[in-house]
Amino acid sequence: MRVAVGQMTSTSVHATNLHIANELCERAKAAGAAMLALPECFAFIGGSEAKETVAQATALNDEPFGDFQGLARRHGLWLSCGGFHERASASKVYNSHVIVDASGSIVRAYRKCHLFDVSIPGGAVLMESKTTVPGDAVAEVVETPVGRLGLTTCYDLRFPELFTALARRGAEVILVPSAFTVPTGLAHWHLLLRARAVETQCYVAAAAQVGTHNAKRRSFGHALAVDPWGDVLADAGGEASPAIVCFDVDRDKLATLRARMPIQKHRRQDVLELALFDRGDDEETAAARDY
Ligand SMILES: O=C(O)CNC(=O)[C@H](CS)NC(=O)CCC(=O)C(=O)O
Repeated sequence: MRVAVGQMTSTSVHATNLHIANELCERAKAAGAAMLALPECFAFIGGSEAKETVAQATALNDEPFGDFQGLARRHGLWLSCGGFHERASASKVYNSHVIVDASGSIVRAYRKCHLFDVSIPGGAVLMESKTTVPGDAVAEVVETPVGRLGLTTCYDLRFPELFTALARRGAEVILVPSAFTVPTGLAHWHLLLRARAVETQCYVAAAAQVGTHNAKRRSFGHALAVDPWGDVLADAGGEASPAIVCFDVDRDKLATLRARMPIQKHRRQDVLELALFDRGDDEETAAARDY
């Protein structure tokens, strides 16, 4: 039940990205992993032009994604293809996290719900919604040889409710394929991934983009595996070369921890359900909430 978590520096050249992904598959296989997680934008990171991202986007049943299904089949490896630009319309894409089984078949696709429209403190302004339509559903968990997977993508990491929903649906391993910025990575990456693991009592694994993609874009790296106690099991570091780190899912350990500290059972759903989303209808409260 070994998972390999990948790190790479994608560019706008599909063939190169595919070549690197193939190399990561080889390493994952050699390490005895049953699944390899690829980061957000594994297949493409364009220049600064939003048009470029939209122009190269395709349906999942088209050739570019098929190339990655071919990798899974050839290597006999499950793949988490985190953050593929799936064509949504003539002018927009979905940011889709797709699980492919070891025979190359798509078993689940999750469209990123939370879009990164942010003026980064000490960094650039990124407007994901210029190119991307948000998904509107939490994906059902996926049964795999490494356990039941919950799917998220990158900026979703800042929304613990999504992780809680996945835990309540039975997730044991939550994947967070990412292309984190350097300033937000330095400030929050390890903290958020460890927090999500502790809260959900799940393994949390985050494949990552790393290094310089083009003149305007750099990623933080540090592909990470965290266990349900919050311990960092593996960290791929910030060096800009393709890498994998591996961890083993121990379902017994998971079950013991959950039995001893049954957080899901203790959650006061009756109290929280209303307080989370149904309050603040008066103007002042709504303004404070919707800043
Ligand atoms: O646009 C694409 O091609 C793929 N999408 C991304 O790279 C996205 C949106 S720009 N990046 C993030 O969500 C970073 C989040 C982050 O860094 C944080 O939460 O701090």
